[in-house]
Amino acid sequence: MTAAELVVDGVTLTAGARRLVEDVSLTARAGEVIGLVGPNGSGKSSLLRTIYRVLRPQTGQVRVDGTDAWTLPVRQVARTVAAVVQESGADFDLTVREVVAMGRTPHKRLLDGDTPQDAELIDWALDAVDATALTDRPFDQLSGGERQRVLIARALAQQPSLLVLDEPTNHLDIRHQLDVLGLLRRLPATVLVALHDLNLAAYHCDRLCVLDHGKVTALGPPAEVLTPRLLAEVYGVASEVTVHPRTGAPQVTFLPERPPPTPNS
Ligand SMILES: Nc1ncnc2c1ncn2[C@@H]1O[C@H](COP(=O)(O)OP(=O)(O)OP(=O)(O)O)[C@@H](O)[C@H]1O
Repeated sequence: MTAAELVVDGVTLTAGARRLVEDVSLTARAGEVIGLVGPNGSGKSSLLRTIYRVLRPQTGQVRVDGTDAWTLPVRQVARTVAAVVQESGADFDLTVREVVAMGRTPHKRLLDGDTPQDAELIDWALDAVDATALTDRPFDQLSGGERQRVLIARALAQQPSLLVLDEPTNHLDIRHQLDVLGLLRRLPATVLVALHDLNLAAYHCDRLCVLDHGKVTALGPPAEVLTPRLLAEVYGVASEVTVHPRTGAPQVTFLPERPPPTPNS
């Protein structure tokens, strides 16, 4: 498991006459954690889908360590890229351990059983998301947050070089949100993660990419990107941004008033 460089190069994705993602370019250096933020409908999930190969972009390329991900065999991509997504279907008639073990599939041949190393990785992944106690439970009986943690464990067991997550903290209580985001930073993988909570994103990500109407509006370190002006332009909210005295990360406080008009509004 070594981190891969991700290059999204001029990606445009359309559905019918609609542009979901428009000319997006973004490079994630090996080992970097990039937070994808933006309002509802700004194209975050759509962009992620072009990266984990669900929606093929009409133009542009997604390159992982220099190779166009859309030209690689599916199995090879699955050894390199893992995704934790919202619509994972997730009504498996399987135990939690069996779901996490699915993460090992791309690394094995058909009908190969779990090796001791697979078992060790599955145990590690379950422990990493605090799901060891759930091991033998039927997956479809879990709560939303428990399921989410198990799906993250499945992605971890895959040992990806690139990990793509769409709102992974959805359903999670605050402790598990902090644990999961802290874990992402420590993985030997490059991470692209869509998040709505700007303060969590600011603290846990090396850089933030702001999408608005399918386009990149800002890309850079959280302290450069999260300004009251940008938040007014993109989200239409008033805010104050300070540097947290303990963490050193930018901290956004949303204000009740309407934002002042911006030049484009
Ligand atoms: N298959 C599709 N056909 C037509 N429009 C689509 C399709 N998929 C998504 N869209 C539209 O594309 C836009 C971007 O959707 P997307 O799910 O990528 O946004 P998002 O930033 O992930 O939003 P959210 O924060 O609400 O999850 C939305 O306006 C959505 O309605």
